[in-house]
Amino acid sequence: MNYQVVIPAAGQGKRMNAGKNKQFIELEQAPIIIHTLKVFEEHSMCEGIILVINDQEKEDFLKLLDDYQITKVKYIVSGGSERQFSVYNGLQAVEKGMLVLVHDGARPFLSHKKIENLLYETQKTGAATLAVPVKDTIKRVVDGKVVETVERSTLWSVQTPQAFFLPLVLDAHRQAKNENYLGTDDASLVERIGKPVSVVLGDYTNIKLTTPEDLVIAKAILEGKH
Ligand SMILES: Nc1ccn([C@@H]2O[C@H](COP(=O)(O)OP(=O)(O)OP(=O)(O)O)[C@@H](O)[C@H]2O)c(=O)n1
Ligand SMILES: C[C@](O)(CO)[C@H](O)COP(=O)(O)O
Repeated sequence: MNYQVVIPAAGQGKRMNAGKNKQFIELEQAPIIIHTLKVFEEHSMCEGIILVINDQEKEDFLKLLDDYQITKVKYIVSGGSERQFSVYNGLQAVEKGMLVLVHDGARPFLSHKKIENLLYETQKTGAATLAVPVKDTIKRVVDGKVVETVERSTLWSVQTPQAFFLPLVLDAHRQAKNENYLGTDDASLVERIGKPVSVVLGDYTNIKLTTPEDLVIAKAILEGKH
């Protein structure tokens, strides 16, 4: 089943502390966003990419698309002040009738196999996300004191891509917007309108590059691929 993908890349990368949007940090001679875009450029089932960016970085992104011969970007859309608003803007550009994936620009190590597993599950339920079981013990902490050790067997760490039937995710985003609800992922917006979201096993290497130490891990992941 073919799909289009919305890639939010309009953040500021504050936690990365690189003095610029982390999408432009180079890993093995290519910026992070190029590694991410190439996953979809090289996936035959991907019919088009909607790239969501900060307007003031448009020239930089256009140059990268040209330099690295990324041809599948159909639309470049302006981002919003929060990830959710950036995704909402991107969803408006997806072609009607398409299955849509939402994937962080800052998650460059996604495999084609995992995309295909996700697509397969989404056809059954209308919404699915990649995720991995948490490995650590998780505690709820308030004012420096443990208030609860959370039962781990049902806890999963959620990744992107998340995949949806387009009308479902549009509806979920519209309702969240109308009710001023802000979630940290798109699946949670679908959950809150009472629709099921399936979970598909992701890879522990499908990390989001968030803080500086993630770059060390990223280099190790890339070395492991050679
Ligand atoms: N207003 C925003 C915020 C985030 N993102 C994108 O959403 C993805 C996941 O967000 P995150 O890792 O939090 O990135 P940043 O917002 O850039 O990081 P920070 O919160 O540290 O500033 C990234 O690809 C980021 O560019 C976006 O498109 N628009
Ligand atoms: C969507 C996400 O990647 C799922 O893990 C994540 O929640 C986005 O990151 P943020 O730091 O919450 O913006």
